Amino acid sequence: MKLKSLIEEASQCQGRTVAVAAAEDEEVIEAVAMALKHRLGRFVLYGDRERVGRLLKEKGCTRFSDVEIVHANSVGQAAELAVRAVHLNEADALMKGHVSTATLLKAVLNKEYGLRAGRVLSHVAVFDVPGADRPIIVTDAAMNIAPDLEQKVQIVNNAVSVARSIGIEQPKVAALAAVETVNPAMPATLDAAALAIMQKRGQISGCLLDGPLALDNAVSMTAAKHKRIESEVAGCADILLVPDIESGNMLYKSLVYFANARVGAVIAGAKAPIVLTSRADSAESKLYSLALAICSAAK
Ligand SMILES: CCCC(=O)SCCNC(=O)CCNC(=O)[C@H](O)C(C)(C)COP(=O)(O)OP(=O)(O)OC[C@H]1O[C@@H](n2cnc3c(N)ncnc32)[C@H](O)[C@@H]1OP(=O)(O)O
Repeated sequence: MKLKSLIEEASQCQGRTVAVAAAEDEEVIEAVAMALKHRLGRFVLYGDRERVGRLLKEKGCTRFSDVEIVHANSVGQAAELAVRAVHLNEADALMKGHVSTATLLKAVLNKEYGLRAGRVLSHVAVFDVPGADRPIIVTDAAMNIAPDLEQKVQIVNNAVSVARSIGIEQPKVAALAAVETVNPAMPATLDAAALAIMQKRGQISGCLLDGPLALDNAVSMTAAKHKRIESEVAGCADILLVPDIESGNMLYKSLVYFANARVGAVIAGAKAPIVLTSRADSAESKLYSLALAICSAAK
């Protein structure tokens, strides 16, 4: 499913509420305005009432009834209130506003009012890459810094459930490394090989997984054939599991800045999906992320 059709799909999911933490941000309100126009759901905006209200007015949102402001005295309080609302099932998804990623994630991980669900939380980004015939999912580019093997299993599980929520029933997962052969000097190749065996032995389900694969032979059939790799995943991967946050973040940003890819992303594995875009992301990208969150919350 292309990201544009995700907006249509999300608009069919009736009655979803999104809690926005520290909504006093022009790009965030722009995305909320677009979401309201597409009737994606109801938005509760936590933040400075005056500033949020002024931005809503500027973006022409005052005619919408599906938007409410809840005043917070500080960014930290806005994050806590928004997270609490999701914790209490008053909202179905959380969106990051003008608050640092670390502040919001710490609230999300809070034991008393946070959104832990006994799983690893991980970032899942869905890209429309110009020239690609399918969405490309990258994980984890933004949350887990250096995941171990067990965390990678859960990162795969989270990405598989997001893939399923957008209609990819049995996604093909490439566990990426710099090379497609096991090299004990490159720990990512060892984890990737272990993950491939785990999938074949049924310890990971709902997907096909192979690795180690280098990026070229994960996504290009020509490159895979050139290397004579016999695999159901090589050349046609849907999900790219990256070894760590640095490689993932650079892949993410390369796709956006060099390849003009469109992206929508969520944190999965929590009680509810979380939209965690960076300030540099466009309002359009934030809209796609909201649509992805609403679709994955609904399933
Ligand atoms: C791609 C575009 C967008 C971006 O570029 S975003 C920018 C890049 N991202 C970041 O800067 C965030 C990177 N991650 C982090 O900073 C940290 O890992 C993060 C998420 C803030 C957590 O840090 P800390 O609060 O220091 O966590 P900690 O390791 O001390 O653990 C505290 C408790 O939380 C738990 N935890 C941490 N990460 C988790 C996860 N992924 N899933 C589930 N639980 C998690 C951890 O187990 C610990 O629990 P407990 O207190 O021992 O029970």
